Amino acid sequence: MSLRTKFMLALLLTGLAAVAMVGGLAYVGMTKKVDSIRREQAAEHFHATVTAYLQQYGSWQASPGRDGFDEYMRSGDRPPPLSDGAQGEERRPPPPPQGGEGRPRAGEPPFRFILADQDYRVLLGAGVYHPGEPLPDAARKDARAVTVNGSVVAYVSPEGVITPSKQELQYLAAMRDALWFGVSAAAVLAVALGLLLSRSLGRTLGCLTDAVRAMHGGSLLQRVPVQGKDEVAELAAAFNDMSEKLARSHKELQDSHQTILLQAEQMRELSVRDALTKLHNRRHFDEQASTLFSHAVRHKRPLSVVIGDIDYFKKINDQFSHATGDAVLRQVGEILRSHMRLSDLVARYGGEEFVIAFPETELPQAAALCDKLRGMIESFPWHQVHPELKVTMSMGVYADLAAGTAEAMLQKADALLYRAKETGRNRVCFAA
Ligand SMILES: Nc1nc2c(ncn2[C@@H]2O[C@H](COP(=O)(O)OP(=O)(O)OP(=O)(O)O)[C@@H](O)[C@H]2O)c(=O)[nH]1
Repeated sequence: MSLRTKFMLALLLTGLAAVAMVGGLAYVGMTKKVDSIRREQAAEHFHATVTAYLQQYGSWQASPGRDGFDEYMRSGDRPPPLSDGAQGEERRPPPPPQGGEGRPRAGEPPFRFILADQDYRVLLGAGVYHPGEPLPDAARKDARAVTVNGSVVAYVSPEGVITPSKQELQYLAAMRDALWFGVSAAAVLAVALGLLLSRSLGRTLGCLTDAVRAMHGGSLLQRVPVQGKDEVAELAAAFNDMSEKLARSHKELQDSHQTILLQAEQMRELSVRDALTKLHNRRHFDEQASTLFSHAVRHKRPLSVVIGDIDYFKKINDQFSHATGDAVLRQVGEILRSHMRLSDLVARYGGEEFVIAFPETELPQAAALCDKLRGMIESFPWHQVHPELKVTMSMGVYADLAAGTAEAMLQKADALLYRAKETGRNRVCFAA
């Protein structure tokens, strides 16, 4: 059940309960009060009726009896209430028990109280006592004497039965209708208020729920409308603040994570690069050459490895300066790098030594490529670096996987390089 429905139900139930309680209490209280007034008036009227009745007949024994009295009570034209002190005054004679237009009326007498004769013997028991039995002492206490010509001829007790009149019943029905109208009006008012209040409350809470779901989905920066100054508005403002802080710190975290990744990548790159020539270094070459060798053996594919060494490099250093030697190393590295395929592997192996691995390359192609590289190094306009500078390179190329390892192939290439140096330098020696 949604919060809005709960809220409306709570208002509805509270409204109904309040109206039912107030209306019910008022109804019960009023009914009791009306009942007590009616009872008082009825008792007074009964006393007056009995007095008038007995005045007419002198005594209860002289009267036509109970039926006569009941008929007398039922008649609409009753004497005005009489007090004990009114005895002896001239009274309007009560109407006869029967006769007269429209009388007697049908049905029960309007009230029936306990009536006893002057000796407290019950005449009318009102459903409590039997006629003829003595009235108990407790009942005698409240009994009121009926006097005729100065003598007590009967006693009337306020205990009895009252039959509500048609008019009284109409009053009670009108009260019940008013109570039901109040309950219905309260229900309509509660629903209307519930709708009104829950709409504004539900809107903010709905926005908050959507925003939290969105945050859960990854969108940390959320804003919900802040309306009014109540606790819900405070909650919405606090949520906006929290979402903003969370999004900001998440961004900072992401940025620093990115920086760390970048730095790690730079460090990794630095660790596999030669600082002077920017070619890969020996460690990286050894790792990668080993992988290339395994791949070539597994797939029975050709692989050629090369070692190149700048001729008389010590002399270059000595004759032209160490800086010139560095410039030569950088330029040779650039010539080698710019003529490699992406799949080839070239590195500065140390000092003035460079190594190359050509995957998917047979010896003749590798030897031809090396000779081309050697020619390029030789023909580079070194005089632009220094007028008298000349640079050449000797190379050894080896392509037999039977050597067993990449390292062993490199040793074979190194032997061929030695041969190239021995046989005059600026040349490429190779062997299958
Ligand atoms: N400028 C410079 N010189 C270096 C660097 N690394 C090594 N060298 C020098 O390179 C020289 C290599 O000399 P050798 O091993 O005698 O070889 P070579 O003089 O080239 O003689 P051959 O190889 O027989 O032709 C040494 O003098 C090293 O100091 C470097 O990074 N920069």
